[in-house]
Parts: sequence; C-alpha cells; structure tokens
Amino acid sequence: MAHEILTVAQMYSVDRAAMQAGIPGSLLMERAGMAVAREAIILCGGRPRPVVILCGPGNNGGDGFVAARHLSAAGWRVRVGLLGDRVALRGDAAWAAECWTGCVDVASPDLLSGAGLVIDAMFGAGLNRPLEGQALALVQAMAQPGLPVLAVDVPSGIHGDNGVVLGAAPVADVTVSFFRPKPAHYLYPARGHVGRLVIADIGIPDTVLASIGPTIQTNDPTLWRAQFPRPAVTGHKYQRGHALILGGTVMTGAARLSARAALRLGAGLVTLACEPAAQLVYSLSMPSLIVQPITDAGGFSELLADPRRNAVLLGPGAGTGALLREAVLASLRAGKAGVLDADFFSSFAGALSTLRQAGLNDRWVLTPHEGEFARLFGPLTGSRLDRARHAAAESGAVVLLKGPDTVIAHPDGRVRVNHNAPPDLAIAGSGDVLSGLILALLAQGMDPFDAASTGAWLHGAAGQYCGRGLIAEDLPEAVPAVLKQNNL
Ligand SMILES: NC(=O)C1=CN([C@@H]2O[C@H](COP(=O)(O)OP(=O)(O)OC[C@H]3O[C@@H](n4cnc5c(N)ncnc54)[C@H](OP(=O)(O)O)[C@@H]3O)[C@@H](O)[C@H]2O)[C@@H](O)CC1
Ligand SMILES: [K+]
Repeated sequence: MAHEILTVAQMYSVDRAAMQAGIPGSLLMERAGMAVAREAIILCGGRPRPVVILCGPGNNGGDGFVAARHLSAAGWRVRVGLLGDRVALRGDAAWAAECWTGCVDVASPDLLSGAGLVIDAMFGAGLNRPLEGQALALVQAMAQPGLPVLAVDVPSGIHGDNGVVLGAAPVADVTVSFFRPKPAHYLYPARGHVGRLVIADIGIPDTVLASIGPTIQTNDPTLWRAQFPRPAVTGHKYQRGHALILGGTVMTGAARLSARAALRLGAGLVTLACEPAAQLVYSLSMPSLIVQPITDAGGFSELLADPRRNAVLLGPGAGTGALLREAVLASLRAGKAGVLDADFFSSFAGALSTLRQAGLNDRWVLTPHEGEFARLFGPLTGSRLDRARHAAAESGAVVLLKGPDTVIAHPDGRVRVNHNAPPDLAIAGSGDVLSGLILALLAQGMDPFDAASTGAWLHGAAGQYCGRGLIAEDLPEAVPAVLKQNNL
C-alpha cells in the first residue's frame, strides 16, 4: 500500500516523468475521467441521475469532459457547463472537449436546477488565486441540500499543497484524485471538504517516484510495524526500558495519565519523580508505578544518573517553576531520549537556542498543540505541514504538531500526517496519554520519529475503539485491545 503524499509541484513532475516514459497526457486524462465516471456511478448506487459537470479552463476541466463522455455512454443525462471559452482550451483539455459531442453550456448556477449530481471539475492542481465571480457563485450554488458533489482531484477552491480554502470550496461527498494524494486531502480545513477520498490508478508507474523523492507520508502501521517493540520470550523488565516522568504537585492528573499510558504500552518500569507533598497521590494511583520523592532539580539529576533510566517525559502537569526548567536542561545534557510536552512550552517560550545548546536533538519528541507551538517557535507562517517541518529543522528534534490532522516532522525533512484520530480525542488529558505512549516506545528503544508516529496512530486507534463518551482515563485501558486488534 502506498503512503506517499505528493505536493502539487511533485505531481506535475510525476506527470512529466510519465509522459517521458511514453504515456501520453491524453491517456492519463482519459483514465482520470473514466475513474471519475466510475465513482459517480458508485456514488449514485448504479442508478443514472441527471448530472451536471462543471468544467474549468484547464486540465481539471479536461477530466470533466472525459467523464461526461463516459457517463453519457452509460446512459446518463449529462449537462456540461464550461467556465470560460471553449476555443481557449489548450492541449489535452482541448482534446477532451473535442471528444465530447454533446452540448456545452456556459457554466452558471441555473444549470444546477434539477441536477441529481454535480461533478466539480473547475479547478484542481492549477488553482492559483481565490475564487471570485462566476466560479464563486457556482460553488455557492453547489451547496444545495441533498445535491451530492463529486470533486475531481480537489474540491475547487482548495489549494492542493496547504489545505487552505481560497475564497470558497464545495463540500464534496467524494473526491477522486489520481496516483497519490496531495497534502490538502489530509490537512484541515480542506479535509472537511474532501468527503470520501478515492485515489485512482491512472497507469502511472510507481518507478517515477524514484526521481521525485517524496518526503511526506500518511501515517500507517506498515511504516513502523517492523520496528514496533515486542517483548522477548526470555527478556526481563530492564530490557523493556525504564521511563522517568516528572510529576507536578498541583495538577497531578496529567502525569498519572502519562504514566498509566507508558505502563500499558510496555515500558518495563516507570518512575515518577515528584515533590514529597504529592508523593501519596502518585503512590496510591497505581501499584506498578515507582514513586521517588525529590526536593529539587539535584534530586532529579540523581535519578538521571542511572543509565537504565533511558527515556524522560517532562511537562504534563509539571508547572512552570525552576524544577521543570532545570530538569529539562539536565535531561538534555544527560543525553537521554524523551518527550517534551505541555508546561515545557510555557517554561521555554522563545528559548529554543537555550535548548539547542543544552543538547536538544532528534532523540527528543516535542508534542505541542498550536498554542504551545507558537510559544516555542513564534508565529511561523505556512501550512501545518510546513510549520512542523520548519520547527523540526530549527529545533533539531522530532516535532509532533497536535490536531485533528496531527503532523509529525523529522529534522531531516520527512513528514507524516496522521489521519485516524476521531474528534472525541479533543478532551482534557488526551495529550498526556499521547506523551505517555510515545515515552513507552522511546524507553523500549524505538526510533523517535517512528515512536511519535506509532504513538499518534495508537492514540487515534484507542480513541476510535472507545468511541463517543470517552474520557482520557479510558485511552490507556484501550491499549491492549488495540494492540491485539492490529496484531502489534
Ligand atoms: N498530474 C497528473 O498526473 C494529471 C492531472 N490531471 C488533471 O489536471 C489537473 C491540473 O490541470 P492544470 O494544470 O491545467 O490546472 P487546473 O486545475 O485545471 O487549473 C488551471 C486553470 O485554471 C485557471 N485558474 C486557476 N485558479 C483560478 C481561479 N481562482 N479563478 C479562475 N481561474 C483560475 C488558470 O488560469 P490562469 O491562471 O492561467 O489565468 C488555468 O486556466 C489536475 O488537477 C487533474 O485534474 C489529469 O488529467 C490526469 C493526470
Ligand atoms: K475540482
């Protein structure tokens, strides 16, 4: 199964490489339009409906003309509306329009009256400015209740690379794209317009990817299943890593959730260090948790000195005092692997250079949500994907930017987009569980980029398993079932 995501520029390169390999553009367009027609038939349960196909002035419109021909041949009543002038069509789009022998109307909202389906073939990869005028009016007209929309490549108005809606875009029931998805198919707000995504094979060989070098992937177990830690038959707990968590004194729930998640996902031992005032709360929370009272950062450093404590989590519920700050710097200097989350971002607002000097590197995973991200990295521009990638390069660490479309970026430029998280996960304590999951995997020696990807995926899968009504406490408890379900 393919997991590459291609940017618009990469997709144009693929197109050129395919043509250089002897596949004519018109053949790619023919297969693209056929795939659109096939999905229209599937969307309508095989029963013909009056369909309106809105074609734009470029090759996205060309795909629409091909689909028109195939649906008409299948006995569908097809009306084609063209944005722009037919004689201005060029290249493959002009060829596709020539092959369509039916009427071509001027695209206008009136065309949609009586339609049982609209195919949006106005703009795809070539969208270069916000929709206005007639195109905008058409998108607004597509928003009729009960009128299904099938989008070709991307819903018109969506920029393929960044997931931004330029002016307006229809909310499609199905989007049919070709060869590989684009970032916009997975990034919000665009993803909310895509509906069911179909990636059609249009005969482009996978070998063209060798010269493209894709760096963006959808997050999926096949990427990290082989690296997923499994206990050895003759193993003992120290071979499964020893995680260390700094627990706060007031907000103790966060570190307790992280610790429970880390234990559930197989860390051999989990030590929670806290000030004596909070010791009892943590000790009573889980018998399998080791609780170590410390009175200052020196006490934390003593715990770090044991080389068996190989992975550290700092931030959840830890407060923004000197203890967290010093524990972070000591852990970085000690060369541990770890996760930095929650209060870490307030404690080190704008202090990236201090962290780098202390030794922040790609053994560490930073797990900010948008607000926390801005605290450490400032107001970066660009898509979530661009910003996470930029932040990873700047920090030297793996950056997991949380959201419905969590993005995981490695400083070397690789990026994965997670897409299995249900909205039910947007609840208090959910992020603390995620950091605990990643911590467990780091403790067991998993590569940090894979650990972050695996943690995000398992978190999403646990959310799906629990379903509506879940609370953060449910997520660690769902881990055994999710592991079993997925043969992990
Ligand atoms: N890659 C592949 O493998 C394959 C790709 N295929 C298909 O090709 C599609 C890409 O085609 P494409 O490059 O011709 O661009 P497309 O999206 O039709 O738009 C360009 C036109 O729109 C115009 N325009 C732009 N924005 C506008 C706006 N806001 N408002 C108004 N006008 C605007 C722009 O005008 P201009 O900027 O020149 O004024 C230009 O005329 C791709 O999405 C897929 O469907 C398949 O056939 C099979 C294989
Ligand atoms: K489109």
